[in-house]
Amino acid sequence: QSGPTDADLMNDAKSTGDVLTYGMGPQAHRFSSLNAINSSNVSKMVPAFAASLGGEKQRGQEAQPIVYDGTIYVTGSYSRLFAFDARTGEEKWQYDARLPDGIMPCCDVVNRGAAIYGDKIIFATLDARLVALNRNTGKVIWNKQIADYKEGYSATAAPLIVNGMVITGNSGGEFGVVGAVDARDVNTGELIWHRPVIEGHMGTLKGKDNGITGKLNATWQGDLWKSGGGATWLGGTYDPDTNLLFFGTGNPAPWNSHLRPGDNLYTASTLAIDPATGVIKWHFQTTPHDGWDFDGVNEFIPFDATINGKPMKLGAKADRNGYFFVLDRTNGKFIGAHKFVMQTTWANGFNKNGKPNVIPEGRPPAPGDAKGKPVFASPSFLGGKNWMPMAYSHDTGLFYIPSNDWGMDIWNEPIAYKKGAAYLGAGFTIKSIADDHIGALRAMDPKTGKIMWEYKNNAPLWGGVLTTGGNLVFTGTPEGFLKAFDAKTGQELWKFQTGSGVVGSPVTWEQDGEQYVAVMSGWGGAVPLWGGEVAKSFKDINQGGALWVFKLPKS
Ligand SMILES: O=C(O)c1cc(C(=O)O)c2c(n1)C(=O)C(=O)c1cc(C(=O)O)[nH]c1-2
Repeated sequence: QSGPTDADLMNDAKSTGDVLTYGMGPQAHRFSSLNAINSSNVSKMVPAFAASLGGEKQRGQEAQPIVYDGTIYVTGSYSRLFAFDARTGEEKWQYDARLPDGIMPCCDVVNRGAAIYGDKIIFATLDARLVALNRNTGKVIWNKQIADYKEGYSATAAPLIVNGMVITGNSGGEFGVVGAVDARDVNTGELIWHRPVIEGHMGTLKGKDNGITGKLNATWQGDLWKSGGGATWLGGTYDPDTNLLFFGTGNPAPWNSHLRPGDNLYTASTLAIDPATGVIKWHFQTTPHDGWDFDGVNEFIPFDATINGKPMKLGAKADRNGYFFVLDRTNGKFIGAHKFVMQTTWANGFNKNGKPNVIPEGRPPAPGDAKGKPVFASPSFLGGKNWMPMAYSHDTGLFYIPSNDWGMDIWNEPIAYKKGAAYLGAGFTIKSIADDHIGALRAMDPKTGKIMWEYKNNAPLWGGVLTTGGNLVFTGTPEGFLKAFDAKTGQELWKFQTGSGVVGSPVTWEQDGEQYVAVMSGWGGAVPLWGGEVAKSFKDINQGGALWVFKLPKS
């Protein structure tokens, strides 16, 4: 059965009539050249339709829609997938994964989107499985286990498809799992390669051993690498230019860093992986010996720019630790790190070798036998930026970062590893640090590290960003709005109240000669669950679950 091919997926950033990949192109620039909706007319934009996900189970709707051949595919909370008619909003079919009672997602029952290929639409479920459905009927074609949910594994990210392989990460960093990247045959779901990301673990290729990750016990002591964390829970990007996959890795386990001396590779890092073999080509660790759950899964976005007169193949990552990293994407060499939040208490910049200038008092101390002494740390563990993807404009050359300014009291506690149980050894309370905002959408010049404009939002920003050839930047707010800003100045140009918090990622495409914008609405994710004092301030935001689609009125 026909449908999107590998070539179509690689061309997604240029094809304006559909949205085939998470990130709107394998490099995940989230940029569309479409300009029918632009900074001079966006104020007139109106809803075309809304479609409800229904059900009693609402919670966070973090999905990015996929749009193909007159259908919009969205995933919903609790591992659901919906196909809606892209012209009328009528539901074509719905698939509900039957989830076992014992699933252990750390941070809400979310899903960030599906992947499309040929006759299939594929998504990951909270019980750490990968399901391929027929995109016309919603019937299951294959269904494979990524990992054992009873050990604390889950899955929330959108799969990435490259060269006929569906490539996934895993979730479970709070349970002492082992982060890994897997490649499967998209037609059968059979495993091709498996790459654990914690040093000491063996990778496989076509069922055979394919080399240990890193060097056993180089940066971990004893057996701690066996439950080292580093979940690859946000999935990855792919760069056709260098033929590399880029995956971020999450926090080391447990959070209490005194229990695992060393850098703990490859946690809190960006990895470049060979898609043919699953071999790691280079790594860059953004938070060595992480003691704050700064994680490091944030998306790594390939881009090209001229630095000091030299044209370079670069990549950028706005890290949870509050720094925006620019690396040479051919070899992982450090180019620069720029602070993009109000405050970083754990480090004061990076040296020219890409190592943080660590502030020792910023690390929560060892606990002894009981609760340790708290320290105030900023950013909070939910990060200067969490999972919500930034966008890169080909017109302005700026990255638009959905960021948050907040801190936390954090302390360490004793903990021992137990399979399938939370493995933190730390406690925390998140707090505001500014009177007028937590969220801040920031326009970052990657060449200079300068913030060209910012938009401040009362609640933490928790949705993805889209930028367009119409000089626009779109993002949602927990207060319920989808908003449009002038990409050059940051001026707010339009907003629409969707009825619940917007924590999805907006997309745009062209259909029947008109430009459309779509976004999911439905408040949830980690903030209401883990946000401490901040969660209390925003406890009145209502839940929801709807796809909203917008366009200009017909003139
Ligand atoms: O370590 C992990 O495995 C893991 C997984 C996830 C997830 O899968 O959603 C999150 C986190 N960590 C995490 O630290 C975090 O702050 C977070 C926020 C969210 C969210 O969707 O709002 N998920 C996750």
